[in-house]
Amino acid sequence: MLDRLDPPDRAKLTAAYHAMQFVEDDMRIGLGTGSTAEWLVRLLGARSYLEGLRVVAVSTSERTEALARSVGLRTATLEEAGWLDLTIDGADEVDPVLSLIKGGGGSLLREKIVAAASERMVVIADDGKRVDTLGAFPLPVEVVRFGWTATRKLIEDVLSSTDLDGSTISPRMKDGARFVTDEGHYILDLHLEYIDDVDSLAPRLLAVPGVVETGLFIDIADTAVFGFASGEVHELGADGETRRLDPPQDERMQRILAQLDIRG
Ligand SMILES: O=C[C@H](O)[C@H](O)[C@H](O)COP(=O)(O)O
Repeated sequence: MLDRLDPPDRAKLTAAYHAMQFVEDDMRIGLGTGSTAEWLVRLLGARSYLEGLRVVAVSTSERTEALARSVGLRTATLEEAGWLDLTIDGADEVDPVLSLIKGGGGSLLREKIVAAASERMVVIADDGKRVDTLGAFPLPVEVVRFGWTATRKLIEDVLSSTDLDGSTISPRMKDGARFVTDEGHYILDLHLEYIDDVDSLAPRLLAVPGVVETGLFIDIADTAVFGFASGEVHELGADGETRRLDPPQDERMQRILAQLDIRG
C-alpha cells in the first residue's frame, strides 16, 4: 500500500487518513496549512466526490483555500461559518502534553485563530515531529513590518533575560526577499534549541510591541495523530496516553487512495 510515495509522504498521508475519519457530514471544519494538512484536504475532496461528504471548510491560508476549492470542498470565511466543530492541522513539533510549535509554513496567525474558534483541534504529523522538549525547530514569531528591527531587538532582550540568552533570531526569507504572511506581516525565526518553560515564554514574547502572535500553541490541541511510513498510527490524547493502531487496509481506503491516484 502507498508504495508509490516516499516514506515521509506515506507517514503524513497515514496521519491525515486517520484524522479524516473524525470528519462527519455537516461539520464545519478548519483546514490547516502545510504538506500534511494538504493530504487531509485532498482526502476530504476524494471523500466528498466518492461518498458525497458535505462539510463547510474554513482555510488557514490562501494556499489551503485554493487547494480546498480545487478538490471541490465548500469553503467559507470564519465569519460566515461561525464556530467550528473541528480543526485538523499539521505541526512542526509536538511535545508530550500537546504543546506545539507551528508556523514553519508561515500561517501560524490564521491557524491559531481558526483552532481557537473550534470545539476540537486534531494535530496530524509524521512521527518525526514528536519531541520531548519543544525548541529544536526554530520558533516562528509573527511581527508587524513597521519597526520590525526594533521588535527584534526587544525580543532579544526578552531572551537575554532568560536562560535562552545566546539564541539567534533570523528574519524569514523567501526567494531572496523577506517572507510576508497572508496577513501582511514578517516572521522572525527564533533559534532556541530547547524551551524549558513554554508557559512563561509565550506571554513574554506577546508583550513585546510589534509581536502579533507566536508559533507556540499551548492548551489548544486535543489530540495528535502521528503517522508512520509503515502505516502504523499513534494517537496521543490530552491525558498523555498513546494509543497504537494498525494500518487500515480496508476497501474504503483503497477506493479513496485510488481517487487520489495512489494505488497499492
Ligand atoms: O505554517 C505552517 C503550519 O504551522 C504547518 O502546519 C507546519 O509548518 C507543519 O507543516 P508540514 O505539515 O508541511 O510539516
